[in-house]
Amino acid sequence: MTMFDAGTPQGVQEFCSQLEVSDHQRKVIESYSESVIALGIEIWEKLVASLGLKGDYSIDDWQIYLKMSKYNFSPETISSVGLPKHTDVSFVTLIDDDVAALEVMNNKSGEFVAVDPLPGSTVVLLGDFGPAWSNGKFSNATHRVLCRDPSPRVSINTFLMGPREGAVEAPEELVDDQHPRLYVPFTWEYYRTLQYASEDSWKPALANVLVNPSS
Ligand SMILES: O=C(O)CCC(=O)C(=O)O
Ligand SMILES: [Fe+2]
Repeated sequence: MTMFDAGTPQGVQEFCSQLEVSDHQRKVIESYSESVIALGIEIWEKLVASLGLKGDYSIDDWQIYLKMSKYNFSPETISSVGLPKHTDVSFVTLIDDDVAALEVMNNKSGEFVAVDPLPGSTVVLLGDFGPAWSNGKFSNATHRVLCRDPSPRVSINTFLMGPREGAVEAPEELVDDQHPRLYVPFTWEYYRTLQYASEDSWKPALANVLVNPSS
């Protein structure tokens, strides 16, 4: 597994230098990072528009991580868990993969639904900052990786994390007497620390950032 800061040209360069990639590979990584971030921005703008928001919610200053994972799936690993059920520490996650294994939970039934790779398409999931920032209007997507196909699998996850410096905080436009603020403002780094420090690090830490934990 390798992870790097894809939001700045320096982050991409450092990653390429560390891995000593060829010029061609460097170009592929640069071009992939640029396109996936452009797609992420487009999706973010659609999410903001879907809430009817008027303010400026540009994500130019956001932290963005890109993670590449290889799963050594084989006939011996069929039905084994590649990654346990979880939600992401992110606003939005974009996933490109090459072998069927990703499953997303239907929040109503609790059943997992296979989300198999489709050439030319990218999977988009909302992480824990979706519900926090939208004041409960968006849901986070519970997902897992399960070996269903006995072939080695590569997946690339791009995590739009949130403002590099500022807080993840529902805008005033989404808070009123009928819709009181549900989550305290937090930075993505604070939330990530909370998530990994918790007893079950696969369970969302959202319950620990509620304004009113008893409700
Ligand atoms: O490999 C995948 O498709 C998903 C990985 C994932 O859910 C994660 O890294 O958070
Ligand atoms: Fe995930």
